[in-house]
Amino acid sequence: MREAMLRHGPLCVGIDPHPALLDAWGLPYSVAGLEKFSLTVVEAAEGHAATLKPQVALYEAFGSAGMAVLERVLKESREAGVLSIADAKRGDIGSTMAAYATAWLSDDSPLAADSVTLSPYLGFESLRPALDLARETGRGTFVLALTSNPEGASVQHVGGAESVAKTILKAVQHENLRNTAATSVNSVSGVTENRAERTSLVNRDQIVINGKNNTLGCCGVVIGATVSDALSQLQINLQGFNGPILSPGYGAQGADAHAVAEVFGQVSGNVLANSSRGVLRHGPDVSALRSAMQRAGDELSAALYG
Ligand SMILES: O=c1ccn([C@@H]2O[C@H](COP(=O)(O)O)[C@@H](O)[C@H]2O)c(=O)[nH]1
Repeated sequence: MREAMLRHGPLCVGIDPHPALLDAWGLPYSVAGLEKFSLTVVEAAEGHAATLKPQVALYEAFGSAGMAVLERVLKESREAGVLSIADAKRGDIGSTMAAYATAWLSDDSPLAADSVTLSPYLGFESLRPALDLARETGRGTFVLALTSNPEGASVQHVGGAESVAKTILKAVQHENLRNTAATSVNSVSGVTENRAERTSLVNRDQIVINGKNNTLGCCGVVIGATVSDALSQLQINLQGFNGPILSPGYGAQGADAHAVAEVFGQVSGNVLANSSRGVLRHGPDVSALRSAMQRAGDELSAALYG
């Protein structure tokens, strides 16, 4: 991941095939239109973006045929060498969670992605099957902490200085510390399994934050670029946070690159900023899409890395 970010910048391109976008691209709102739209974005992203984030809901809207398109998108992203984040926001009781984990994070699943977004509102530990499987298969997870939508505050800010969001962030930090300890133990006993072989989205990346080398764990979080001063209001200090941060809200939701840098000043090296509609509106021309990705990546790099 770090390598991909160094090469292409901190931009994550969202694949959100909204009806209005398909229409603007001159495509029918059909399975064929969905496929053409999605594969055009994958083609444009090859060599130009660190990650792609297909929005699962927009494929589900087409039923099984839409999910088949998503399978192809994930496969072609892999073949193009672009890491994928399935934005599925899954979360359920542990026994059901195991099935979600198998679907998105197991090696032989047709829907296997490099990582998946998770919703922790059935309790962080209910996510255990996905957290464990991601670690075992060299994949990653992104747990919702402070989402980019204004309604999120009504749940995530509850508790003030000991907010729900802070509890999630602490749990993720703890999870990554625990994984680091487990990896060391496994390495000592020689049980490194296949996970050490994979180039993961988030595993074992050396990253420089404020001049110090830190290892990013495989458990990340979602914090919107639109949260403004919520981190300070909730007395959340991200200094030393040990996971990747997926940050939607840049672009169409109103946050510019400076706003992203302002929110994440302390941990700018951990940030992967997502833009979906902000980039996609430049299609269907592949070179126009690439230029939009380049511009967004450049302005984010300048703001985040200085
Ligand atoms: O807090 C969150 C979590 C996820 N999202 C998703 O990201 C994209 C944003 O799309 P834009 O067009 O760049 O606004 C979309 O798929 C959301 O479901 C988010 O926005 N906020």
